[in-house]
Amino acid sequence: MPTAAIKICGISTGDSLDAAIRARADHAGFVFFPKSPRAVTPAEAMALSARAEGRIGRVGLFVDADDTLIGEAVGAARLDALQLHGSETPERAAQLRSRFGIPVWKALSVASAQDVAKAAGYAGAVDLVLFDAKTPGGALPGGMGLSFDWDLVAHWKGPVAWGLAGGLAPNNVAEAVRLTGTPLVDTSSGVESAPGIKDAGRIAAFCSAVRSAA
Ligand SMILES: O=C(O)c1ccccc1N[C@@H]1O[C@H](COP(=O)(O)O)[C@@H](O)[C@H]1O
Repeated sequence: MPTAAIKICGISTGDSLDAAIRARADHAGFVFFPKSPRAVTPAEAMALSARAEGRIGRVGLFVDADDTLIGEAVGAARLDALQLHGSETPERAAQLRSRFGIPVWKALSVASAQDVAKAAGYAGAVDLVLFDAKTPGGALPGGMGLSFDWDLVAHWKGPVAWGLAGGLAPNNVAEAVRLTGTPLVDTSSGVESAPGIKDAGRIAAFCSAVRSAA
């Protein structure tokens, strides 16, 4: 089984970015959602982006954001991809992909097989769907350390590339990779010591665990 690509999301400091690079993660996620404890502004992301250049991919996470914020972030942080983590439709995702000319990832909240089936509606509109756990309404739509029943996406063969998120941590990610065969894993709170505080040791352990599953 090839090694799953790794995204460490919620990078908001140079130290955590360096830790992700040292651990050979493939993507760093910058959260442009003000309610998140990991939120960064486009200006803050600009400095991180310069440090990331050529060393790790830069993914901007947005929740039902408008074009102004996305445009500022893409320009300032020279994003390599957009991750849409709200209720964006296939039409909205396709519009953003065409407008900004970079790959678009769409997170889908999963609690049932019906939720997984919605991924097909994004074929042709996005470059990747990210299956994540459903979170309780009112709180954050992600980044809460909640997982879902991985059997729902085990060896998923859909019309679009995919990845797995939700409650992944050093102690469970190898099992998640083996059980689902996911080509990509994404984590945020699972590599933190407190909400918004990344832990270099946990980032390294997470990346080692992913590789051990290959
Ligand atoms: O990380 C956040 O703060 C966040 C805020 C709003 C939407 C999504 C967010 N993070 C993404 O959520 C999933 C799961 O996170 P976790 O590993 O369970 O903490 C992941 O894709 C993050 O990128």
